[in-house]
Amino acid sequence: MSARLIDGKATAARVLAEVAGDVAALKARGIEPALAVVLVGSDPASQVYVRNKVLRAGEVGIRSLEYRLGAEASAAEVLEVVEGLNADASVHGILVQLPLPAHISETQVLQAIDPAKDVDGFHSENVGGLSQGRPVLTPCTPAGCMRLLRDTLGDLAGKHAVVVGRSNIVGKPMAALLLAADCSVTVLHSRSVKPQRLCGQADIVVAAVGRPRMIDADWIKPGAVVIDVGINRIEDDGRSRLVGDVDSDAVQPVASAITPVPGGVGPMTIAMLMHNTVTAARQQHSPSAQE
Ligand SMILES: Nc1nc2c(c(=O)[nH]1)N[C@@H](CN(C=O)c1ccc(C(=O)N[C@@H](CCC(=O)O)C(=O)O)cc1)CN2
Repeated sequence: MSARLIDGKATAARVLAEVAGDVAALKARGIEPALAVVLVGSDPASQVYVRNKVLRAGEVGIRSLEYRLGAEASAAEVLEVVEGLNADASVHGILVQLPLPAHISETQVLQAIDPAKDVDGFHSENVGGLSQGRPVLTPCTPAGCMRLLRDTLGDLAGKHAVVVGRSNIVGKPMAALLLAADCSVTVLHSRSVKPQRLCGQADIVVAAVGRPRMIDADWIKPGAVVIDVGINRIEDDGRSRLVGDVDSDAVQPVASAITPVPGGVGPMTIAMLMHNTVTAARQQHSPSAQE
């Protein structure tokens, strides 16, 4: 067996085409969806992600606003920007790029975002709603993984899914989404006992630990579908390249399908951000949202 490569770029392009249609429909009603992106500091990867978010927004017709603050900006300055955006009715989505500099509390900043504009789905109101199965704004990377899984497997009900990693951005919301799709879900983490054996029982493996090529063929049940969320830059033969949390070469002969890195989950993150921005704009202009 050799695993099918799940093409995240192609799926992201389909999502973006759907979003462009939704944006056009909103504009026909006089609503121009708008996304504000806040970047604090000069982390090179974050700068690339923010640039790509602004580019994708333009491509689908979403108006974007960029706020760049220096690495020495205070929490109060970041909060002032967020509060201004909360109060601006022409802005539908607010995103603060993570990580923030160490002297700023991510929780404090994320909690300051109006939950209705929280297109990252990180506010506790949206986190709680997700765990209760309410239709809330959902973190982009896990939402993208779900789209790839549904396109690959169809109905996920009854599948045993193992999520490796328990971060707030990926692992925990991923587990909640899989549960909402009627999977049996196991979450593995650094204190798990015999993680390999547990992972080896999974029909679906979502790897989100941030450790290059940690998961090899021994962890994977033959025929499993593997979603690799890791984006790790390593030096290989004197050259810098990106690898996932899964040893893809080793796992491909065992799995039935796997996401590549790059070109798998990564492009879906930005596509789902555009999707969330349109959802937020639609909800903010629906009659019930104004009651
Ligand atoms: N506020 C947020 N901050 C961060 C998030 C997030 O969802 N919201 N996620 C990550 C970074 N991220 C988006 O912000 C992101 C990561 C990776 C990609 C991507 O397209 N990756 C490409 C490879 C890109 C490269 O060459 O470096 C791929 O995997 O194909 C998009 C977005 C942390 N911060």
